[in-house]
Amino acid sequence: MQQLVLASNNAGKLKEFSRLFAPLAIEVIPQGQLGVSEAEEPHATFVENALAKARHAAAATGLPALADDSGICVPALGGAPGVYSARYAGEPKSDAANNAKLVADLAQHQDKRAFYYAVLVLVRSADDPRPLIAEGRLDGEVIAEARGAGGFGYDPHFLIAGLGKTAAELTPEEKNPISHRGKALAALLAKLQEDAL
Ligand SMILES: O=c1nc[nH]c2c1ncn2[C@H]1C[C@H](O)[C@@H](COP(=O)(O)OP(=O)(O)OP(=O)(O)O)O1
Ligand SMILES: [Mg+2]
Repeated sequence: MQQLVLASNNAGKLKEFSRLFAPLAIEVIPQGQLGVSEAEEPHATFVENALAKARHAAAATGLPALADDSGICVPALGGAPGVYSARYAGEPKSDAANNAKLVADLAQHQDKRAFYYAVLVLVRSADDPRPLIAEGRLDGEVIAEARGAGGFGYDPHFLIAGLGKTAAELTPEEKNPISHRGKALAALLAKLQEDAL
């Protein structure tokens, strides 16, 4: 595999993936660069939404496609925002509004624990009968005060367990190896290598 379309329109994810793929002999092309429209994400599970996004991009381009469906899950909120993380505060999508709603929703809760979760799906073609699927998780807690200028999404309010820093206080070199996305990609690449044997 030499070329891969990245089935995402999220600038933060695209930045992280371009760095993660930099050492590899795979050219990753954001779907926006190929004129692919945004896919619907109607499903109740991360894996179904990731598969829908990957298939959509593969069908539109004829290239293998990689999709990431991810979010922040808060046990005290019954797992919310979960698959609805991107539109938690409604449309149009806004990181600032999502963070404000999450902090407000947690104000009355003692238990601020949260985790990031990502599912990656790679399809070699739109009708690939054996999509490659991998997941990753990063534990932490939600804090009311934003800290840090890096990252994207919920990062300024996501204090990483055992680190005393938010995800927005990490450099990309620090975040990628420990993140839900970085761990999922490492697992996916291991599967891809096995699959090629
Ligand atoms: O490392 C992360 N650091 C901070 N926030 C994060 C992270 N990873 C996911 N998130 C948040 C962003 C968004 O609110 C939701 C993903 O939603 P999700 O539908 O997978 O992505 P999206 O709609 O932004 O772009 P796309 O579907 O085109 O890939 O979780
Ligand atoms: Mg999305």
